[in-house]
Amino acid sequence: MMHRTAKTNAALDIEGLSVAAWIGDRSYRALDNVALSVARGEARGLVGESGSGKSLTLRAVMGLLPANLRVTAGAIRFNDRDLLADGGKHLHAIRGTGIAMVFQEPAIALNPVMKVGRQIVDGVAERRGFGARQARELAVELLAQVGIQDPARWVDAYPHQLSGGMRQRVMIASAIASKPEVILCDEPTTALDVTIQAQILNLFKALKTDLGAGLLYVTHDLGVVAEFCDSLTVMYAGRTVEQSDDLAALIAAPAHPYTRALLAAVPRIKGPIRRLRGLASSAPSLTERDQTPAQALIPCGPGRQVAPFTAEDERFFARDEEV
Ligand SMILES: Nc1ncnc2c1ncn2[C@@H]1O[C@H](COP(=O)(O)OP(=O)(O)OP(=O)(O)O)[C@@H](O)[C@H]1O
Repeated sequence: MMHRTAKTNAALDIEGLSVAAWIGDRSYRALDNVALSVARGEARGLVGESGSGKSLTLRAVMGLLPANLRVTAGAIRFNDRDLLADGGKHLHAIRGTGIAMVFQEPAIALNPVMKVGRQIVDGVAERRGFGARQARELAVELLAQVGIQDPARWVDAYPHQLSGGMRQRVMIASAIASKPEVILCDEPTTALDVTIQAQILNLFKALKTDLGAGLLYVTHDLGVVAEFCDSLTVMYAGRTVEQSDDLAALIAAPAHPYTRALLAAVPRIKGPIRRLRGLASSAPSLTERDQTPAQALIPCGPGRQVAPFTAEDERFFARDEEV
């Protein structure tokens, strides 16, 4: 079997990443042989049903796995340096500076008792040796950059004084403060109403162009993917089952039966929603999955890979339950 080769221009490259989770004395594989890359200036969508491992993949990159989860195999390279190789020392150095993360719930991720301006520039001002005035000026500048009107007024506010959309902008300001090369976004617009979602998405588009950052963008919304992403990785049951550097090519001709089921669910409302629910409940149990050997992705075109699948998988994903 051919193995996937790392993209040469990738800023972030994840190869064969497996994560085990412990619940009591039982363990299972929560991520299984995950592989994906993000280049500078690329927006890669990361999709898959709930529980497929999207957030864990991002958390593993940031070294923020819950205490009962551990990386058991694989490499996470940032600019060709393995972040797992030195016990996390290099990761510690580049977390927030080289790679930053924007979480789904800014209300939880922000510190409620710290003024937003200070939160945005805390680390970066210290690294650059800024005094209080310079730090405040930088915070105001960053707030303006993420589209907060009258930033000098908001720099001294606390998170609870801001709307949900403003809080998400503050999170983004904090993520871009040190001009990271890669930004990991975990459903950053899910908690917001539709008009604010569109504004935040436009902000991400501008960041991609202006900063030249690579974005790994987790979403459930295939409309967002179609509008914003250049490339796409599809996860199912802890694995990357299909991906392409060319979003249009993948959408035009999905190779894996799960990707086909996912895309088929978009234009039709009846049926597929039920079907996707059915998939979640009848998917192989984690213990069963743990016994299956990890299988590498197979190249199936330029910049494109798919996981091997069987006729049984094909039948499983093709079921069309009546509503
Ligand atoms: N703290 C934990 N302890 C044990 N298992 C966990 C823990 N967190 C996640 N998992 C396991 O990892 C799997 C993947 O979780 P993850 O949060 O990455 O899914 P996701 O694709 O981001 O889902 P969603 O779209 O709902 O956010 C879960 O199904 C669960 O089995």
